Amino acid sequence: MNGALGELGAIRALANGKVRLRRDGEGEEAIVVEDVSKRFRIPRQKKATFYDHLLGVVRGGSYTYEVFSALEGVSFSVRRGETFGVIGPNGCGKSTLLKILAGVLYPDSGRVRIEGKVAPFLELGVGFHPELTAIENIRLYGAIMGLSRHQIEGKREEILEFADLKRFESMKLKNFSSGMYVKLAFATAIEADPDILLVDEVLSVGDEAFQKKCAPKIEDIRRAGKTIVYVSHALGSVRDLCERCILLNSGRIVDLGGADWVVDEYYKMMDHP
Ligand SMILES: Nc1ncnc2c1ncn2[C@@H]1O[C@H](COP(=O)(O)OP(=O)(O)OP(=O)(O)O)[C@@H](O)[C@H]1O
Repeated sequence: MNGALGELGAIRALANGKVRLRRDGEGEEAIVVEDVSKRFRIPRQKKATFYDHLLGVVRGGSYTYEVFSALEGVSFSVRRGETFGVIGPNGCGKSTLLKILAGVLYPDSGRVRIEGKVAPFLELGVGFHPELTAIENIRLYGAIMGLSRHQIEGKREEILEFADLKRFESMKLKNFSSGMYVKLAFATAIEADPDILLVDEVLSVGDEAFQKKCAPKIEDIRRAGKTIVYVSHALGSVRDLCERCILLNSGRIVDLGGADWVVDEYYKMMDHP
């Protein structure tokens, strides 16, 4: 177990609780991303109308696609309990990466290993359904996250209160404004007691009062030793919250390191594109 301690020393350390045995599925790393690439196919021709579209098919499928590489050879790992930032200019692949971590998108190549329960909190509100009411969505999300019916009912009021949506608990999600939607999604995600929280830029959609409530909540989650992957253009909050981060540009990692340093490198990149 530990060469330097010797066998007896190692057993003593274990007995004294100074070292912990590693159980299956329990490692230093919560997330390991290895050489991940993701490509999208973008149609070359624009079909203005359905008729144009049909004509294209009848004439022998004039369909050609351009392959666009959204992520290329991306590798990094996030330690258990770490708050890890993902920054970079618009369209550099941040959300695509988060969707891959959430299991919403699959990479074309490479591997992703996640250890723990992931609560995605993305722009799409993964795990939410527009035809269901707020309460039904809370139950659905809770069930997806493996909470019992009893646990979900216990958290229901807290979620609605934090999101300030008690009055709208029986309204279908499709009638929610985007801000209301984000509030419900965030409140539900954090109450689902995740090991890993994926936070995309979406928080900025909530009003100022809600954003003020969210920042300390994220800090609480961080202090509780949870792993957070935080995608943001708000570089000040990335510096404050994250220990390390990656800078993406055109789908590739250009810098990986301490958050302060990587944010500085991003500023330099913006000054000299
Ligand atoms: N489903 C898709 N089909 C085709 N292209 C896509 C798809 N999803 C994303 N892309 C493209 O992949 C690239 C990366 O998009 P992504 O949303 O990951 O960027 P981002 O870094 O999150 O951008 P932003 O900061 O603007 O939110 C973009 O050029 C985008 O147009």
